[in-house]
Amino acid sequence: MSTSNENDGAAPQRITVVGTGYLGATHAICMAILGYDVLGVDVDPGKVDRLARGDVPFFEPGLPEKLAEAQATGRIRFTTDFDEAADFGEVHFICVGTPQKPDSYAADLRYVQSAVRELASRIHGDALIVGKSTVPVGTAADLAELADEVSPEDARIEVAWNPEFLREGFAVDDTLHPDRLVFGVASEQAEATLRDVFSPIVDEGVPVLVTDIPTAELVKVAANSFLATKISYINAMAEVCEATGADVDSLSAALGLDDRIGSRFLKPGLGFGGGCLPKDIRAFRARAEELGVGDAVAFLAEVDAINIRRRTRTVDLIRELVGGDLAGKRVAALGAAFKPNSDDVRDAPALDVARLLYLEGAHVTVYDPEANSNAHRAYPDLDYADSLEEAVVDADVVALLTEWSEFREASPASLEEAGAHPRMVDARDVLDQEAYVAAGWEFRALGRPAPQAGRVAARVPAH
Ligand SMILES: NC(=O)C1=CN([C@@H]2O[C@H](COP(=O)(O)OP(=O)(O)OC[C@H]3O[C@@H](n4cnc5c(N)ncnc54)[C@H](O)[C@@H]3O)[C@@H](O)[C@H]2O)C=CC1
Ligand SMILES: O=C(O)[C@H]1O[C@H](OP(=O)(O)OP(=O)(O)OC[C@H]2O[C@@H](n3ccc(=O)[nH]c3=O)[C@H](O)[C@@H]2O)[C@H](O)[C@@H](O)[C@@H]1O
Repeated sequence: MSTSNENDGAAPQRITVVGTGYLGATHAICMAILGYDVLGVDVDPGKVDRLARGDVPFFEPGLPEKLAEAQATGRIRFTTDFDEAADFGEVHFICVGTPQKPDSYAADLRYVQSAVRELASRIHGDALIVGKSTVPVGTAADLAELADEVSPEDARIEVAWNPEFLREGFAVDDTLHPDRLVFGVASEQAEATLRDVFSPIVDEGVPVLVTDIPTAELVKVAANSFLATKISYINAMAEVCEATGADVDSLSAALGLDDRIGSRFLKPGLGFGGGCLPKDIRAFRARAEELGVGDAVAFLAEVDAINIRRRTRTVDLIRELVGGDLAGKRVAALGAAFKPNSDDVRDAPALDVARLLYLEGAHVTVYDPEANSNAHRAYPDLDYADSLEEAVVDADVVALLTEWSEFREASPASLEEAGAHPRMVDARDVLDQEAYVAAGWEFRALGRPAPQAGRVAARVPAH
């Protein structure tokens, strides 16, 4: 492995990005912003039409403005046509989904396989296919073989891997100013091409790690597994706190002030969800088992289990607050997205809690500032409100499940005024417990002791 920021040669000018979802649309738009001519390719004509009209089909702060900026330069187009895509790009980025298979923990690789097959079977001359999707180690080698099998005789295709670390909600900034770039390559030429393509970012001083391809594939799943482990670690501590009357927020603050531990990703609460961390730790386990090293990452099963237990614990707290039986009780579920500043409900803990409440007979009204329509598509049986005020009308209990600032900023008085009974479960540990208790609310939070008269309230420094 080498690490340096050297760059030589002229950058390729034309780039295709295959798959224009959260990752691909962001990557395509940012590549155009960096000055490349970009063609975004997707099999979903609805998505392609919307992007072509300048309409980002999901919620991502700042991305619509960047799309408008890119379109104004005439440097970005979108298509469903693979003939055009194969002909257009000198470098082809693969950004299609790698979801969990419906019947196992493994990653479903049919979309990356199809993308490479469609592209490679139409390529003539030299081309570099660069995977950005998150894949099990060994996938790139299989895809290189597939490209070789299906491509015309005059094609010279190389495969490289450039894993992506962006976070939803910060996608543009993370793409243009990443912590690091990882280039998994099998040749100096592929390395030089990637250095050229990313030179505007590399020139800003962003570290580049050049590795072999399996290492690059693994870096990504190892990073997401570490982040998931950190969250489940603090949530495991929350379980212990609940059994002892200790306060996990104070515990987390004290741990996080140790530089060796660090405070980021140590926020206790309802746990992780989304289109990546949950499926990535499961796919990693599945791949490690295939490789005969399942024991090495067996702890990820516990990371997953701790995470899921936060959801049932939240339901327990809500049930307890309404007197032990959820049947017929009205619950205002604040939040559906897997985290604030996203409309993504894939494996969303908030929505899962709403579903579990519904299954126990509760009347659940969900409100999320951005994710209502995605949530409705996923769970049409739940009720959806158009505003926070509408969601809490007559609610027997209010549950804060995604920590949108709108919910953090609402006062206990305003919720009561809107018609809520004064019972709150704060599943994200973000509300001012003392203010709610002072206003006469019954209040429960994950990992924090129930308020008692005379108890010294924990004072946690901001982190
Ligand atoms: N969402 C995120 O923040 C990040 C995602 N990733 C990884 O990126 C990959 C994509 O994730 P998302 O963008 O979230 O998924 P997504 O589901 O939003 O987007 C995937 C897109 O690929 C398209 N697609 C499927 N098959 C295709 C084909 N054969 N040809 C062309 N397009 C095709 C789909 O229509 C869809 O628009 C996954 O491997 C994920 O783990 C990595 C880093 C960040
Ligand atoms: O592979 C991916 O797709 C991406 O997955 C995560 O990004 P993302 O899923 O957008 O969201 P995060 O900010 O990482 O949050 C993930 C989940 O963990 C939860 N979380 C996060 C931090 C924390 O301290 N506690 C906690 O419960 C969030 O509520 C959320 O549900 C990683 O942070 C990205 O680096 C990675 O590129």
